[in-house]
Amino acid sequence: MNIDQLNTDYGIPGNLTFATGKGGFPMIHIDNGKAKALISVYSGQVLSFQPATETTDLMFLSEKAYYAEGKAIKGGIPICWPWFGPDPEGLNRPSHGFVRNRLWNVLETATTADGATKVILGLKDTEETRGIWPQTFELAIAITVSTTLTVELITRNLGNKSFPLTQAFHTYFQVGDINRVEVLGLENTQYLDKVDGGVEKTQLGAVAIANEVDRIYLNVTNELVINDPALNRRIRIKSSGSKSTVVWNPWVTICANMADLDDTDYQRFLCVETTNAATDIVEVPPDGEFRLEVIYSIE
Ligand SMILES: O=P(O)(O)OC[C@H]1O[C@@H](O)[C@H](O)[C@@H](O)[C@@H]1O
Repeated sequence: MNIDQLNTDYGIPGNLTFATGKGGFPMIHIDNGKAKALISVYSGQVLSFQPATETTDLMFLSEKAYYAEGKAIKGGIPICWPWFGPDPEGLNRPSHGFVRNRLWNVLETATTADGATKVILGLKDTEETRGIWPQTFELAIAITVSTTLTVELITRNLGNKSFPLTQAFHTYFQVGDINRVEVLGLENTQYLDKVDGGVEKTQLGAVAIANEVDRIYLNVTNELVINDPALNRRIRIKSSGSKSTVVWNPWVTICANMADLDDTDYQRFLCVETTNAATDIVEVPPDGEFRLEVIYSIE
């Protein structure tokens, strides 16, 4: 992708510019007075979002993240699609699908009536993607940067048969001190405990993190709040199109074994993922579309 051409076609003077970032990937820099954001065109991924009123980024982005073709970038909002977690058909295809590690296309940029900046990136099936997943599709991500951050993932089925879909906004939230963080809104909700062989359990009280946590919460209907006393902020998560939520923190050992995380990084992030996962499977009909949306605000 030619950066000058991207700026000519899609740049918004004073608000949005394209520049070559790490790994040679095209990056979108937004600074519109309401917030600053960094979006990678590779992987269709928000890497950074900070409202003008805040002193700390909403996102955690690993210092050791890979910026290389075929690898996922650790941090921000990776997109898991068209499956969440391991290959649902056991064919050894990559975990979390195949769109978080490929270059997307820039489809549109705009300033909205209320001064927000909107970016739409997209992917279509190719011979290569049909070799991995035999569906004809259009995928778009619409990212709206304002005092809040809105991300919408739109799946269109262009084929003549319905297909099942699981997916996630695999968001890495920056937190001040993992030991003091709690997630509110999941009280009395059933979850599958992946750290305990997938056993179904009931959440009692707020979610606190004191060891490895890898859970799929089911039938989630509430807005969620991450209460982070160390950073003196509350992050509100409002979603639509999702009935499940994943809460993940690798804790000491898994973190130390991940080459793209620093050994102590588990203390500085929590993934609270807006998903269609486990039994929350979406069927996308032929000629149909499905929208998964999330809005993040900081209080
Ligand atoms: O390192 P990755 O591939 O981004 O995945 C990280 C984690 O992603 C979470 O969503 C899963 O629930 C975990 O099981 C997984 O380990």
